[in-house]
Amino acid sequence: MAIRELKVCLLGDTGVGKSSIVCRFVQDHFDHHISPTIGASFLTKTVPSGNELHKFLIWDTAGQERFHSLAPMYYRGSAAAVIVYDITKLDSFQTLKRWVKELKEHGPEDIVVAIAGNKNDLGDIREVPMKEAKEFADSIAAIFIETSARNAVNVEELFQKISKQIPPLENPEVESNDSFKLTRQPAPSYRRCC
Ligand SMILES: Nc1nc2c(ncn2[C@@H]2O[C@H](COP(=O)(O)OP(=O)(O)OP(=O)(O)O)[C@@H](O)[C@H]2O)c(=O)[nH]1
Repeated sequence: MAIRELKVCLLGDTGVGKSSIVCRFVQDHFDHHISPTIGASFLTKTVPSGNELHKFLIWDTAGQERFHSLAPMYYRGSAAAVIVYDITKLDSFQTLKRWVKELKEHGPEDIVVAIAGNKNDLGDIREVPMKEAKEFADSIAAIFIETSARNAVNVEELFQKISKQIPPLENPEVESNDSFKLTRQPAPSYRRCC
């Protein structure tokens, strides 16, 4: 079975749960006291997708404003971007819209964009209506899903949806050369979680 390496970056405001989503996906673990990402962290996970194996090379970026200038390093060359907001924080949805704009202007042309409304276990204090977020995602032809890293809701599904959106390989040998390039990423400035 052909293995494809797919670079995926997570973007979004600080504290929305990017690292927690990655930890849940890669290690099926949730840490209530997870510390903020400094720079970015890198993890991988391989999942079956049709006749292929998709090896996700996941770059979890820091949401803190002072790290925003580093983001292009992580979304450049990405097959997909997961932009995360916190359903209980309206501000995080505005930040998401800014990331969408930035990706549109400076991101790879064919990047798959997935919008994840995280912390859906906190629906009783929701500030972002699901309908509004879904309509926004539809308007930019993005994947939309609400997740809970805490309760392991829809995290696998998020990455499955991304997998499905990646067109199957026509020439696996060409891809394996590309994959080599994709693995040669700059070292993260800090690695944490999982
Ligand atoms: N209730 C709930 N809390 C969550 C969920 N996901 C993350 N959290 C909590 O939200 C806080 C921030 O989570 P992180 O995963 O560090 O968020 P982040 O987006 O990576 O933050 P930065 O690294 O600063 O960009 C932590 O206290 C997590 O435990 C969730 O699905 N539900």
